[in-house]
Amino acid sequence: MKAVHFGAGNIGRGFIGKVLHDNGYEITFADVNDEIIDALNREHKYTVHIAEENGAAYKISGVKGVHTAQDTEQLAEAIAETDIITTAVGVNILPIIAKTIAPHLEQRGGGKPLNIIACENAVLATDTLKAAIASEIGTHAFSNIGFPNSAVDRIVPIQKNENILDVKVESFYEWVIEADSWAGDDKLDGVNYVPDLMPYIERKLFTVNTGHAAIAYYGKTLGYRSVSEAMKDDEVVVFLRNVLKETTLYLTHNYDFTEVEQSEYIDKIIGRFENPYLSDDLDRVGRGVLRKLGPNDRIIKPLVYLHENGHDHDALSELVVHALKFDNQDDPEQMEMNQIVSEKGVSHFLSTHSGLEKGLLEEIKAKI
Ligand SMILES: NC(=O)c1ccc[n+]([C@@H]2O[C@H](COP(=O)([O-])OP(=O)(O)OC[C@H]3O[C@@H](n4cnc5c(N)ncnc54)[C@H](O)[C@@H]3O)[C@@H](O)[C@H]2O)c1
Ligand SMILES: O=P(O)(O)OC[C@@H](O)[C@@H](O)[C@H](O)[C@H](O)CO
Repeated sequence: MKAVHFGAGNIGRGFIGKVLHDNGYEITFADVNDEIIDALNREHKYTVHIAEENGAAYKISGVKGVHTAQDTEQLAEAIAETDIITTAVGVNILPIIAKTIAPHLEQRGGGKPLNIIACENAVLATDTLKAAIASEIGTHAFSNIGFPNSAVDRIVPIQKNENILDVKVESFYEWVIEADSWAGDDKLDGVNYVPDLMPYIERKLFTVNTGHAAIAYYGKTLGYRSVSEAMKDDEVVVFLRNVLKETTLYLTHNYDFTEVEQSEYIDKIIGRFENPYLSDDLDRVGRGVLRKLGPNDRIIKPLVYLHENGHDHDALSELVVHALKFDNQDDPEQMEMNQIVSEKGVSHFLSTHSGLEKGLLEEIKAKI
């Protein structure tokens, strides 16, 4: 069995690559990073280290690399033969990946089933990828291709290791895939197939990722650099719990999770954030501030729902204020947001970018 995975970064090598390898796939990693591609083609293997006391180390072999823009023939060949295509590149890059994949899908023809799965932190990211591919080539090449949406959860920080391919990850992982959109019978072990993905992706996004954003945006204002460092401050933990209390309202109102289930889920996640064997930079966790303040993302979507339905949303409003003040000079999205805010003001930014209405805007502005 063969796989093509776009994005040989942290989650690509540290999570998706490992699951595919454990299922017996030979993996072609497609990326734009020459250093990583060269290392993959030199070593054909790497190691995944589990970040815990006496953590295990797993050898991942049978891997190679192709450059998505330069190795067109090798990529065409890999896609022609592949059983699965996965991505972990960042949701904003999906339109670029769609342009890369589309012509090769046309050439591939019908044949054996193929599944294409976007593994990004966004609601229904595979649908986004599918629509972008369709706008390139239409849908005639889609017979026998499954486009299941998915939710992926494993914390993999940015890291520098002696071998650039090796990657340190937390022991926890969860990969949930929409069962009904899967093409063929060869399902993956180690993955949870569900009939309806929405409860899982929103629970993950509005707990793990909203929680992470709360730690990053508030923790940075208090001068912390990493998640585990910020988690030692009770003020951060209290703020985090207040934020997650509010997203719990959203999740228990919209889905079948009980408050007890959600509270257990939160406790487990807080334990993951406290992991002393992982050093996860607040700048990584908060990066992409424009995306994170988008109307369907981890902060604004639950906030707007709670406001519209007359529920507590003070902590999420405060989180917007911290996000507006986040200071990460390396994040181009931060620079863009700062420029819009300085030229046109906060109200303009939050109404045009985040889609906030006057009432909520006034509440947030009163907290700045
Ligand atoms: N790191 C985590 O804890 C984590 C967990 C779950 C989900 N995710 C999601 O996974 C995705 C990737 O995150 P990451 O942490 O691995 O980021 P990363 O920066 O480590 O990896 C992204 C990779 O994509 C590559 N890339 C960029 N443009 C490309 C292109 N046009 N073609 C091919 N490759 C390209 C980059 O070179 C890089 O190697 C994001 O959507 C993120 O939200 C991350
Ligand atoms: O990847 P982002 O930028 O959407 O979010 C940052 C982190 O919250 C995220 O990468 C988590 O580590 C991950 O989603 C855990 O599964």
